[in-house]
Amino acid sequence: MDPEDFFNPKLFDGEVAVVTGGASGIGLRIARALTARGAEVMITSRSIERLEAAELEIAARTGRIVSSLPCDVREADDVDRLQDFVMSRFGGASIVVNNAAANFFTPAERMTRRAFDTVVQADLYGTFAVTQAFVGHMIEQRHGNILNITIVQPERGFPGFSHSGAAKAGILSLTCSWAFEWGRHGIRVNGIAPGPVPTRGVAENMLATDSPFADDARHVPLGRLGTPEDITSAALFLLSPAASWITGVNLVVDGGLFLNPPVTDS
Ligand SMILES: CCCCCCC/C=C/C(=O)SCCNC(=O)CCNC(=O)[C@H](O)C(C)(C)COP(=O)(O)OP(=O)(O)OC[C@H]1O[C@@H](n2cnc3c(N)ncnc32)[C@H](O)[C@@H]1OP(=O)(O)O
Ligand SMILES: NC(=O)C1=CN([C@@H]2O[C@H](COP(=O)(O)OP(=O)(O)OC[C@H]3O[C@@H](n4cnc5c(N)ncnc54)[C@H](OP(=O)(O)O)[C@@H]3O)[C@@H](O)[C@H]2O)C=CC1
Repeated sequence: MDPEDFFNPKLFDGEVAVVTGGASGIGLRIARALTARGAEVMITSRSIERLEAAELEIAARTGRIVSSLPCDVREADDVDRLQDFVMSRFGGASIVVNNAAANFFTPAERMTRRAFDTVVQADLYGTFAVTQAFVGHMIEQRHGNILNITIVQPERGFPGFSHSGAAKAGILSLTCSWAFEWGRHGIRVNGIAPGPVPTRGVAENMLATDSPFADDARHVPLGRLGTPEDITSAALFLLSPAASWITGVNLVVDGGLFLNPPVTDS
């Protein structure tokens, strides 16, 4: 049985969800699962081609239509356009999934300022800007759910990927600050920290180089790499009323890998 089948098909009826980076990998699977369970879903990413392909896939799998808009979350004007589009089409969003991210292997001494900026802008600034675009409406409605896709224990660093580690640690801090600030407005803010999930993004941007990470299940106590479905089940739980007294957590979904993380040598 698909783990997602445990979730009621009407679980997200009446909700409007924005999923950044929703055209591929983990974001696409979360967008599809929310659509299948009743939410109106808006997916964004930079590539129109990938967005169109994702729209077709979600329609074929769920029989429902998603909306999409190209949006580079590093660009304030793009985020403003996304906000205008969602406000005029749906009146606001009740769920934001901050999933868009950039990553590539670069030893810190060789990392250019622009490379650092590229990743931090996509991950940390993008999470801040997209959330801020929709949280005002959530506060008015006294209802909202924000889910940030992070990594495991970013505060311990991410050797070879220090830009990504710093950005994800910043996102974890935002998760905690926002959970505290907005809890009284009926808004929950949580994170999910995936273990290794071999998506296109990982293959193209992380394994394609001489990265210290290997696409290797041997270190994982549960004996396999993760799938987008594994992360999606956790997302559906955290976004659902079953998690109504959970806020400010960074839920690790990694098959037990980080109980004893493999040593990386950058
Ligand atoms: C199975 C093992 C898993 C282990 C755990 C995994 C944990 C985390 C995983 C993830 O986050 S996966 C998500 C990965 N997905 C993506 O990265 C998708 C989007 N990424 C991209 O499209 C590119 O990576 C990009 C580089 C961010 C594209 O952005 P943009 O087009 O704006 O960048 P550029 O103009 O090409 O480059 C900007 C800047 O960065 C330098 N740079 C780019 N790539 C590299 C590289 N591979 N190595 C070193 N430096 C790189 C580039 O040179 C530019 O800097 P300057 O040269 O101008 O100074
Ligand atoms: N897969 C893994 O092993 C792990 C993943 N994660 C996290 O999970 C999330 C999803 O990763 P995954 O599915 O593997 O990666 P993918 O690369 O497959 O997906 C990332 C998505 O983000 C979009 N994106 C990238 N940059 C931007 C930008 N500047 N503006 C808007 N959209 C952007 C990409 O689309 P486009 O190129 O069209 O813009 C793409 O759809 C990320 O936050 C990642 O850091 C964390 C730990 C492990």
